[in-house]
Amino acid sequence: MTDHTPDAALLAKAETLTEALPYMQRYAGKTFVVKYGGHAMGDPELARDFAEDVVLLKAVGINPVVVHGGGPQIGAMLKRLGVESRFVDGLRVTDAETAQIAEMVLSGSINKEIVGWIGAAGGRAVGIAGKDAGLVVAEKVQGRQADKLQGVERHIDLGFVGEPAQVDRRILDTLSADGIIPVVAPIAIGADGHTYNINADTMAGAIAAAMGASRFFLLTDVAGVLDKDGRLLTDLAPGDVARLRADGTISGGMIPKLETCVAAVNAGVDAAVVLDGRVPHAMLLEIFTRQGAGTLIRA
Ligand SMILES: Nc1ncnc2c1ncn2[C@@H]1O[C@H](COP(=O)(O)OP(=O)(O)O)[C@@H](O)[C@H]1O
Ligand SMILES: CC(=O)N[C@@H](CCC(=O)OP(=O)(O)O)C(=O)O
Repeated sequence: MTDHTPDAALLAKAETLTEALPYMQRYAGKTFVVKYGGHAMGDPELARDFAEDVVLLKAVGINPVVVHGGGPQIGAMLKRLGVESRFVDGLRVTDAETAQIAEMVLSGSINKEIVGWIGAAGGRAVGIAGKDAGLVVAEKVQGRQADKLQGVERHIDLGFVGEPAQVDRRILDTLSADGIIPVVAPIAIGADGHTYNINADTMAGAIAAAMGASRFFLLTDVAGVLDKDGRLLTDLAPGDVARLRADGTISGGMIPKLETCVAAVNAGVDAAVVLDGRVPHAMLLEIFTRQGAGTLIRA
């Protein structure tokens, strides 16, 4: 007689798939914008997992749009070329030479690397920048920094640091409708014709807002937003973020990251999630299983 007792490990696999079913049904046809940070990009294994996740999303009818960073890689190239670089509130002060190097690294090197990983995972990706097809028009960022001695805010010229002033989503819609996964570098032209370096989180948030995305994922190199004792904050409302900034809980790159989450959520994105890009398949686990991961920002 045949033994029909199911093998426990096989059963667990089947359960994982059936657990994913309602999520697949809920999200089919929706747009997910994924910000892939430079810090989450270091490990080739993790990069392959990330590409597989993105391809799987597309295969189950979700439209992923990848927006990538590359801060550490730009930093390494600037160092090799002997160009000094500094950050003000998480934004790289960008002179003309730095803008050129940032574009070379982001659009030339990292963008094509990600396109390659997605291709290797069986997906079809096209790499573009904010410059392409008028996707993003940049506007110069007016930098400000608190002067602790005088207790006032000083104006700081950040150079060619931009923020998205306009987003024309049509190129993303065209690519997505054709089964292609767009991969976007955060470089755009301003109305003044200059090339602007845009913080990748800010770029991704503006694109998530313009796409009316269901989910905006930000993959980085921490478990999520941590409190002062290093504990994970699992849920945040937009109003919490100003407080975390004011009391110094968040600093550096986490400031533009959370500000862009708040802007995206206020603009109609259902939820933003800061996720740990060091965890293999972090995105799949967050989307298709009951256990959430990282920090969810929702109105
Ligand atoms: N409260 C906080 N919780 C977590 N990370 C924080 C916090 N405050 C500052 N950070 C910093 O923010 C970094 C993530 O931002 P960033 O370096 O810009 O990452 P990415 O390159 O992935 O966009 C973390 O590595 C951490 O050093
Ligand atoms: C203006 C500004 O700061 N631009 C960023 C663009 C890349 C980026 O944001 O990369 P991560 O997401 O890996 O940090 C920079 O020059 O580093």
